[in-house]
Amino acid sequence: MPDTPFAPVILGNEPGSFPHSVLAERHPAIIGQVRDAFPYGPGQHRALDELLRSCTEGTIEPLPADAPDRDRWHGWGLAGHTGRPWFDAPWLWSESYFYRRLLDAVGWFGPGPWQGVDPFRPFKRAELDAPETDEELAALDGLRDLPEQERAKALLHGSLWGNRADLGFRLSAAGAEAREASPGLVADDSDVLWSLLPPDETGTLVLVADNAGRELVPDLLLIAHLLAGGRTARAVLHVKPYPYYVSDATTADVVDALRRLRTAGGAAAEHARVLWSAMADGRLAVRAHPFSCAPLPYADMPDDLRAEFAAATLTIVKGDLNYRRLVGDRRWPPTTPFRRTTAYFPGPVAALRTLKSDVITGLSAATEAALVAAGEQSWRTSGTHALIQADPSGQVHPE
Ligand SMILES: O=P(O)(O)OC[C@@]1(O)O[C@H](CO)[C@@H](O)[C@@H]1O
Repeated sequence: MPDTPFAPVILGNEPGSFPHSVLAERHPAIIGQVRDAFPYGPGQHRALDELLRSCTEGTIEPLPADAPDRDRWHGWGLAGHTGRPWFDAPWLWSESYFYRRLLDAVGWFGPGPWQGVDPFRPFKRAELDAPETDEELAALDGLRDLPEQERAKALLHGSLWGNRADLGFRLSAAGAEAREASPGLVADDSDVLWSLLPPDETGTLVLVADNAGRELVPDLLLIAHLLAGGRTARAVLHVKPYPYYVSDATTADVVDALRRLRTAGGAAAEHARVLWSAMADGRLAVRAHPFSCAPLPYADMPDDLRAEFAAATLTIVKGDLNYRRLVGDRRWPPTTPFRRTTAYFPGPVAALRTLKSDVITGLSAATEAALVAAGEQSWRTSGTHALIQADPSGQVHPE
């Protein structure tokens, strides 16, 4: 990353730290949940046992010789990490590789009858079918009579706070959903964000999605509103090419969410109609780029993705993991300007994120001091705080 003073990359090897707990506790818990959710055969159970052993007390092992994405993972640094304990690699790298190996263990990549069976689907479906989703969709009817600006703000905040609905997060943060959200945002550049989406019926919005279910639904509602109101002419929704971080959205999850909206009736169904016809005529497209599951920051994105972001009027990046990848998974001093960490990004970019890991940039000194005084360090990881940050320039910023 150009001209940034060095903030150390986050590793998972500090006992007591949040990243360490994810590797040592969350990943084994996820293996247990997936194992319980499916009637897997002996081969899959053996592979899950082996993954559990490897990720807790073993070392990073190579991909099978016939893995379809072996070369890609080599390009992403696999050879350099092979043989090292999972805890000593960059945390982002170890986590991403864990999900890749979990899919191997359950037969996702095939060949065989389990090819393409999403091990997280039951959890994602349960959330989409939950009564809370009905309530959230019914509440949409109440927005109809609001002035456009207020409706837009409500939908933006719906998409933002939808990011609390993260299934991996809930496995290790008991009661996270029930805890009160902080009323204020730790950073709020929403004026800049709206200025990048004028209602002139031009431009392309890219939304880099995070979780399926109760995050993806409000993301889709926001997109529908922006398309219908002419704040963008086109939208591109980036999802994951394979199941990842438990609840991350894939194309199948987009289909489930759209069908859920369509059958909900009321304003939700009206939004579904907008989205459905925008998909049909190409104003809304879904992309599943391989780099969306890469264990690397966006600063290392390939040229085709760079060109896509460069051509967008605005890219909105959702969620905690995407934030880590956007600014770099580093121990930034919290007052490091957001725009300094995104200077490499090829177009205007905004982040909508609830805080669920240690990385943070762009706080004022007063905000940081107040957070530390009020909540020790838990504000960073508890999901009770959120931010809207924007960098409108898409250019390298002079210091
Ligand atoms: O990206 P999301 O869904 O908002 O959050 C992902 C997350 O739950 O997973 C990572 C730890 O495994 C952290 O980045 C964060 O806690």
